[in-house]
Amino acid sequence: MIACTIAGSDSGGGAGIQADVKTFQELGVFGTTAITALTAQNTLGVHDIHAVAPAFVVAQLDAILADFDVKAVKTGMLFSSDIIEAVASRLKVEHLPLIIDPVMIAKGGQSLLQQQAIDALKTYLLPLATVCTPNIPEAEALTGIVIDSEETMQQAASHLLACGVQYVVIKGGHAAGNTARDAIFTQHDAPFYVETSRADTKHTHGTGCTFSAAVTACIAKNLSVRDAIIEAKRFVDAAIKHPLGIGQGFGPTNHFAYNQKLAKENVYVL
Ligand SMILES: Nc1ncnc2c1ncn2[C@@H]1O[C@H](COP(=O)(O)OP(=O)(O)O)[C@@H](O)[C@H]1O
Ligand SMILES: Cc1ncc(COP(=O)(O)OP(=O)(O)O)c(N)n1
Repeated sequence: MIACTIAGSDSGGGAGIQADVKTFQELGVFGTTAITALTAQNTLGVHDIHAVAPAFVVAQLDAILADFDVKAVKTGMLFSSDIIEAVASRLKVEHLPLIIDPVMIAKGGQSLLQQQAIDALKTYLLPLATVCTPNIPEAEALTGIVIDSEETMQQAASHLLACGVQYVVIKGGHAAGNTARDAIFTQHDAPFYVETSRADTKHTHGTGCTFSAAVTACIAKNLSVRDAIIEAKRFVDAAIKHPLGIGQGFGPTNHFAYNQKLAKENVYVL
């Protein structure tokens, strides 16, 4: 099975392309990559960004899609509206399952998506999305809705579904409480939730990338979208609960944990 990630490089190896490829590999999926930007980054923050020319992002995609039988594609850090438009126009002729992690701000606070690119994301890319996985601040930025209740979360999800997204996963990593609960909304079915206990840890660098890459890998392996989301939650939960403890800041998650059978905690589907 082959998947493709279109994302930025994290020199620190915890997020971005590196997290995606590690996750694909651990889930038994061959990873191909179209890099959108280079970041000089470690667990202390993003120190510099060098964007790739949109035509060269497309050249990477052309090379991959001309040769490999790609079963699912994900996007992560896309950085600019020019890259978004170029990626969307290349992907729209492929009709592949597309998982969009609308990466905007790194946990250290640095912007990974130019402000004016949010509209391009909504206009060009979200209509192609099988799954979109915003965290709460990203869902708020995409919709203009402040999420402070179940009702406002439903409103934000409805807004994204109306853009053409088939499954909206609003991740609960940034919410308060003892559980890490992600809410899944679809066009036709009732919402469902995947929930684990919340780890008291600062080693959460790359959680969103890892989760969306795991969804992508599982869809590439032909799991249903629902089962892919549940398995991805299991993968990211193991990676968070058994951190490597490396770096001086917000450390990476442990991509080895899932296959080391460290994933002992339950994922509740509600
Ligand atoms: N402290 C935590 N304990 C357990 N799960 C977490 C924790 N923080 C985040 N998660 C889970 O990690 C996944 C990524 O979520 P989140 O951290 O919100 O994404 P992002 O990196 O995009 O901000 C979600 O499934 C979320 O519930
Ligand atoms: C190159 C690159 N892409 C994405 C991110 C953001 O990763 P994410 O998993 O959303 O969360 P944090 O890493 O910010 O915790 C990134 N930092 N770098």
